[in-house]
Amino acid sequence: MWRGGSNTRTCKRRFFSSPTRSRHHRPPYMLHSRGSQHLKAMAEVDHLAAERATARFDVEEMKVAWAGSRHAVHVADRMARLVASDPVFRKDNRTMLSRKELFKDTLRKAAHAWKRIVELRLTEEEADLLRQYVDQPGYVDLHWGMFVPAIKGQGTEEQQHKWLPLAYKFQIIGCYAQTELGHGSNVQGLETTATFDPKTDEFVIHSPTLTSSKWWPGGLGKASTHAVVYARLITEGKDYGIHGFIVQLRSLEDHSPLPGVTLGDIGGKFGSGAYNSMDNGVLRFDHVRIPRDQMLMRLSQVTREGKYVHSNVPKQLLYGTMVYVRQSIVADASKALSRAVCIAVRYSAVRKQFGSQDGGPETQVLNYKTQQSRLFPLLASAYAFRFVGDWLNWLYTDVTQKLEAKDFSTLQEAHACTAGLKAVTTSVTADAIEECRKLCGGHGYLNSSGLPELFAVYVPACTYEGDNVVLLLQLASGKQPVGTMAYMGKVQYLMQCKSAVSSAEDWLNPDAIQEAFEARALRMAVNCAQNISQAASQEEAAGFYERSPDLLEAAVAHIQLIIVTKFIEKVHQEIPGHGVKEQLQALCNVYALYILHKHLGDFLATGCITPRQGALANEQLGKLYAQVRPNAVALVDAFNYTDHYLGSVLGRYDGDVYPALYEEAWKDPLNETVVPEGYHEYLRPLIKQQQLKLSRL
Ligand SMILES: CCCCCCCCCCCCC/C=C/C(=O)SCCNC(=O)CCNC(=O)[C@H](O)C(C)(C)COP(=O)(O)OP(=O)(O)OC[C@H]1O[C@@H](n2cnc3c(N)ncnc32)[C@H](O)[C@@H]1OP(=O)(O)O
Ligand SMILES: Cc1cc2nc3c(=O)[nH]c(=O)nc-3n(C[C@H](O)[C@H](O)[C@H](O)COP(=O)(O)OP(=O)(O)OC[C@H]3O[C@@H](n4cnc5c(N)ncnc54)[C@H](O)[C@@H]3O)c2cc1C
Repeated sequence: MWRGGSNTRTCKRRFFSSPTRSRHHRPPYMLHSRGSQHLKAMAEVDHLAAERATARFDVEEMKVAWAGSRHAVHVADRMARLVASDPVFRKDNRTMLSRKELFKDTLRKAAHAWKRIVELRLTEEEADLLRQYVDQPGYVDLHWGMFVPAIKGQGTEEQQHKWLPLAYKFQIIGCYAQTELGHGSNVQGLETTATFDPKTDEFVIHSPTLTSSKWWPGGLGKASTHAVVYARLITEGKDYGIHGFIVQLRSLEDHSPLPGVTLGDIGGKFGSGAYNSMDNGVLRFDHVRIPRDQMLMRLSQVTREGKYVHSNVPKQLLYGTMVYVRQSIVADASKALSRAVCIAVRYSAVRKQFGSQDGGPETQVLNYKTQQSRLFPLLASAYAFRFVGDWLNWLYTDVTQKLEAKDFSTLQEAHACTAGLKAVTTSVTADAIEECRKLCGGHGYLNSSGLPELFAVYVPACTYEGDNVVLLLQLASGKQPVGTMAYMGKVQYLMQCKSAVSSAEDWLNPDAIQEAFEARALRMAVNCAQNISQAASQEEAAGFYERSPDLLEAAVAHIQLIIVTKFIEKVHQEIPGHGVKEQLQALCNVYALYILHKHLGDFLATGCITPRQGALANEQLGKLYAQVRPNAVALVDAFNYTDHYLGSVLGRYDGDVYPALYEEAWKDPLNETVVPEGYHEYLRPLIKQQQLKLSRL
């Protein structure tokens, strides 16, 4: 896998064997080391035991609260351990693999995962979890996550009967080909055409321009045999807009592209390892013919004669797959954020800097108030996103059931909530992973900390499934106050209410928090509406355009209100386990008061609270951090992540960070040889030249 130079000596993880260094130059740690045996012995010590002993709640019960049920803890635990104990799923070397090696490794893992799923007869729930713990983006994510849901959501029963069994058994591999080189956000602007030919009862799929090339679909580049392709439907000379079509791309015999199909990978992406395991692809069609029955016909149909028939359902149901994926992305946000926070909390408890008195131990960096004020809001956000994700999943299931019964009343609410929550949770998580890297100091920048790869793999979530700004603007279309908008019905009260908070403790009252968040969101929305009508006396669209930055902020305020509300509702439920409810209450307050503190300008500008009340909120926040401190390590233990899934030497469960960091360094391909490749070509001549010059002086 890694190349050694022809004129260099190979060194198998040998410590400081450079011929240019004498034993006396070795750092003190090495002088006392007894090599890897010594490292292993040290690894049995739990460096975080003292932290775990200070927890004031039942961690096992918190695991249940986090996972949703005892059954969920049990299944997740089993699947995580199954993956962690299987050498094929090893991932500690992946940032050092070339793109080709990484892609092949992804194919190998996906095939092995499927083999295990079949051998062990895993349920759908177990199989999903197993794939999650394999933790390597690949074509299977799109096959199961978008191709299958698109056929389920937009295919007729007949189409589902034909295609789903093939997909379920991997007899075909599918992807979701919507985005093009020229258009992603503006779905109605896509250019690929599907023109019906009544002579042959076929659609002709064509890419008329360079910008109509499909560009980005995951799994398309190298793995997929089929795609759901979104194209403009043209029949009887009329353009009926975007519709979905199942198109075969590659031979099922030898995987070569079918006639008229040009396709490949779009190239390397941000970061080492990370999303480069995915074959995001480019695809062009040159008059490719498919049978008429490969148009997904649940929402609209084209008859044998070429008549276009639209069923009596909202045309936005075409976007249903995106709504489904957006809600699952919110759940993913809590996973990614909790991973980063788990690493940063554990490491902050291990890491010590300054503060030693009389030669005693230095201070754990977790004890610094600044560290706490940066880290604990992220810990609270991980829990907040977890619970709002559960609620969103419930909302999505509810809407889906209503749609089955032809009740479309909650469709708009589901669209707004999934779009807004996807935007806010992914943006916060992406920033938070980077903050966790900084919270881990220099070591956070090492690949072995797990944070650079987590960041690189996560940031595209701000863009895929809808750019976050574009999605937030979807919230601002001013709908009837239903569901999560219901507070807007209290407009008269909320426009003038004054917060009754008069002490820091008053901010622990959920009603005080709820009222302040509702008033802020409503007043920002009303201000926007007024400004829009003032900005454009003739055209609302012009005012909307002019005021869109304010609309974004109002949309964020509305989404933050939803997150706070759902957290408060969660804490009001019966939650078993010693101290669990109290901890969740504290985290809920941390989340809400942190948002209040961070967006204090909004709360003050809209007159929801006074500067004094803002200061009291901050005072209470400081007290809450002190309350969280002794529980911090146990609160991240409750995520129940294996060391394999975390993939971080800094976030190890046992906290034995330094030997692990030290050992990890020697695995780098650069350390395979003592004298580096290139020494004879570039270093030696340089040094010799200088020596020659000096000797001439
Ligand atoms: C821990 C580590 C994790 C690692 C994880 C690794 C694995 C992860 C795998 C993830 C894989 C990701 C794969 C990514 C896939 C993709 O990105 S697929 C492509 C996604 N593309 C988009 O999201 C495009 C975004 N654009 C849109 O959604 C729409 O074009 C738009 C912005 C919503 C605009 O729609 P449009 O029809 O042009 O017009 P409008 O006029 O704005 O809307 C018309 C009305 O329709 C309503 N509406 C819009 N969308 C929906 C919807 N989805 N559902 C219901 N209703 C909708 C809209 O509100 C308007 O309503 P009215 O105002 O009442 O008319
Ligand atoms: C890793 C990854 C995986 C992907 N996987 C798939 C896949 O499997 N299948 C698929 O079909 N697609 C996929 N995509 C494509 C993805 O869905 C699009 O990139 C995404 O929807 C954003 O669209 P865009 O690229 O056209 O961005 P653009 O719309 O061009 O965005 C560029 C900038 O313009 C701004 N902007 C755009 N419109 C507006 C507006 N109306 N108002 C204000 N600002 C605006 C945006 O905020 C952004 O700042 C993937 C993308 C990535 C990065």
